Amino acid sequence: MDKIVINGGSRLTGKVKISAAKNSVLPIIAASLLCPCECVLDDIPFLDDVYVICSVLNSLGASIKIDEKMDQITIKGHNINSTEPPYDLVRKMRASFLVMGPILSRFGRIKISLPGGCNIGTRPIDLHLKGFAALGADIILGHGYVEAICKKLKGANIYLDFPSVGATENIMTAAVLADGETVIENAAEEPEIVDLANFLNNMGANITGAGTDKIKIEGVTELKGTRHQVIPDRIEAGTYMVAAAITGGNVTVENVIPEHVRPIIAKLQETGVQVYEEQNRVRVVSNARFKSVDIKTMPYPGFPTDMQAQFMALMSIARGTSIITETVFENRFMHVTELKRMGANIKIDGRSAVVEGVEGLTGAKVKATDLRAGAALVLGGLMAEGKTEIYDVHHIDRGYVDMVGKLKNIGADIERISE
Ligand SMILES: CC(=O)N[C@H]1[C@@H](OP(=O)(O)OP(=O)(O)OC[C@H]2O[C@@H](n3ccc(=O)[nH]c3=O)[C@H](O)[C@@H]2O)O[C@H](CO)[C@@H](O)[C@@H]1O
Ligand SMILES: C=C(OP(=O)(O)O)C(=O)O
Repeated sequence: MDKIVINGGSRLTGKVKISAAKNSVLPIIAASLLCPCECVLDDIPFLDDVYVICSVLNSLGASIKIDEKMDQITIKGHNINSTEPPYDLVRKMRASFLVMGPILSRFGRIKISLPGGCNIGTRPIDLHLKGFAALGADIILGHGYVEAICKKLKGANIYLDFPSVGATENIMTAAVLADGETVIENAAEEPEIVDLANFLNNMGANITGAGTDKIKIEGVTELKGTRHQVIPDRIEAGTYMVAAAITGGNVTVENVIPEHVRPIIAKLQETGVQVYEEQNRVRVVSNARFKSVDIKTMPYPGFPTDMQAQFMALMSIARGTSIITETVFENRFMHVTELKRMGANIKIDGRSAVVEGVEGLTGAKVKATDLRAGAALVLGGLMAEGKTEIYDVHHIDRGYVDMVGKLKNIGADIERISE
């Protein structure tokens, strides 16, 4: 088991390059199952989750070539011989469920274990299943599995009760090979949805409206292979922007699409931190004196839930009181207990956390309970007085490429230690 050890107090300066987006690459790898031809994906972030989704595809018979030197993955779905992804892989990662749309639409059936809840909430899949049912699939639930069967999916109008990212992606990938037109209303508008739609359109799909709340998919009879470069990870970028802010640093975050991090830029500016936007990068300059702001997580283009924990670390040492409201996941405050160990003053009141800024945090032994909770503890450790030891860092490996190396390069006193 590895741990991360940080001696806090270093001011971060320099440049950090952002990797491609986890939340884009996972659905895109899953969507490669839609055709028998070769799909080449460039600039792959080699995260634990990426290896898991590749193993899922592999278990179904897809051929996967991973080239870590070239940051490239080549997928060929010509030999698919199973429509039942194994339980042991699916339970490792919720995003495994994203193979459901492609497999169902191409092979007319899939049996997959229910993904279940995780540390941040119960995370049901009812919206995914309603979508598949509207497209004409029979859904059978039992013994912890969901089975979907259809002859040929048929286009339909689907209204999502909530703009779920995963449901929008799964319905989109199911609908591209369906007969006729599908319209998804109240669709998720996240940049990762647009990236997936661009990938699918390059394969020959006919999707319009991605990035708005109404997506139209005109079914096509077949798709072809393609080559695709995944968009930069806006959450990784936001995390390094907060790292610069919290340490009173001056950091240029490179390989960013500024429009994708606009809600993060706006909130940082509201705290008094300076943020300069350039074409593909964002510079964050902070004098470590910032004021509290209130935050409410919302679907894109609102403030991202995946940045809530990191902002809570920042607000822990801001001047004043901040109210942080989590509207997307019902249980995404696991980091509060750990930040409190470091001296933060936070009270949870239902779906809100009231954060009274303190003068500073103090190093402590803490554990990452989920991916972004782990990132928040790293951020806390960067500014805390003394030594912070973070355990259960496998959560962090799900979503950050070489976080320790990248932070070290911009001046952090941080090590990863194998125990
Ligand atoms: C791999 C990936 O891209 N993960 C992201 C994706 O997760 P994911 O796609 O799982 O998130 P969703 O947008 O689906 O979930 C948002 C909310 O909708 C609820 N819901 C969802 C589906 C459903 O069928 N029924 C239902 O009630 C969820 O429980 C949650 O409360 O979007 C989240 C919200 O931006 C991000 O935090 C995750 O990082
Ligand atoms: C919640 C997250 O991811 P996932 O949906 O893969 O659990 C995240 O990236 O913060």
